[in-house]
Amino acid sequence: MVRVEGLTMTYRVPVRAGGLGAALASVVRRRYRDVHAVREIGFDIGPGEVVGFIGPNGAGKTTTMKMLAGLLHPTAGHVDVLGYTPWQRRTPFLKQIALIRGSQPVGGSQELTVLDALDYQRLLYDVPRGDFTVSLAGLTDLLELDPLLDRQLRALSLGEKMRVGLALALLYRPRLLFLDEPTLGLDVSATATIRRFLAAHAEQTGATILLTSHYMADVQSLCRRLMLIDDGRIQYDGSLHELSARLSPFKLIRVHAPGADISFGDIVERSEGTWVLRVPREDVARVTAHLLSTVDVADLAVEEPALENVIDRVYREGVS
Ligand SMILES: Nc1ncnc2c1ncn2[C@@H]1O[C@H](COP(=O)(O)OP(=O)(O)OP(=O)(O)O)[C@@H](O)[C@H]1O
Repeated sequence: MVRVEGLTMTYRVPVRAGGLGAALASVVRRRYRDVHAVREIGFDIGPGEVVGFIGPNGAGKTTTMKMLAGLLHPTAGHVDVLGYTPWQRRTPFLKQIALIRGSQPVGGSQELTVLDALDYQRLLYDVPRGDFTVSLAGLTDLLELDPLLDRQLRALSLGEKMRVGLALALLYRPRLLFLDEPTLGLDVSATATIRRFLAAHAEQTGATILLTSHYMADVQSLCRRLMLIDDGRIQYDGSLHELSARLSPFKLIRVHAPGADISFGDIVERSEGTWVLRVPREDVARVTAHLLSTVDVADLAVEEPALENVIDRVYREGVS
């Protein structure tokens, strides 16, 4: 579906020194500096894969997405998306992909009503009327669009805009979705709605998805594969589970045992009959068995450390 080799993007940005003299001098002789946003990255994405693309601010995620979606011409490298070179922007390519950005979920005239915008999208993407009716009914149902259809785009809240943005993008049934921070700025319930919708969509349609998000819960709930980019380079490409096991060799055992007194192991949390023990992965079975045989346990759960903590460590220290 997607094949990327040696993809590189270097922005050339004008350098301006402060002060009037320097400003005047820069009119005559402009100076530039290079910003290496993406440096020779390569990866493949197969049909039906849902891949989380994460990295700290300024790592090169949006730049990569824009190149894959055909909005930016790279400085160097090869990209094949569905058999097309994205930046040639051929119509059959554009009809099979969608780029949805949380920072700007709905483009175009904000004066249109939601229904008019959907109808305009139908014309733009040449969606047959029968398909349009079926897709619209499905999307209206799943994204709870009914109360929004006659509202103007400019009057929608951010969460409503995102729901409409998804409907606009999915109306023509693209096979490949680029989702750039789809839950950006949304409240807890709007975030949950979008996550649920995306998970169901991926499962029902087998769509291929590349998703960026700073919310690890988005990535955790939707993606099995994770690509980590930092300073324009791919630092990790593999399963979420493997990354977390590699970087955090511990698990947490949460024990609820009212009336007991647990005083062994590495206790990281303790409150009213509940203890959380940090245990090396290879010792989990042994410690669990020991707890169950020596303490009157009411409840016990083995948990992975929070992904946020694992990722924070990667951003600070890299993947070793
Ligand atoms: N149009 C542009 N002109 C010059 N530099 C740019 C431009 N767009 C992005 N950059 C720079 O390229 C680098 C990568 O930016 P990019 O937006 O791809 O990062 P990102 O990983 O999406 O970050 P964030 O998580 O903050 O959205 C940054 O240093 C950014 O300042």
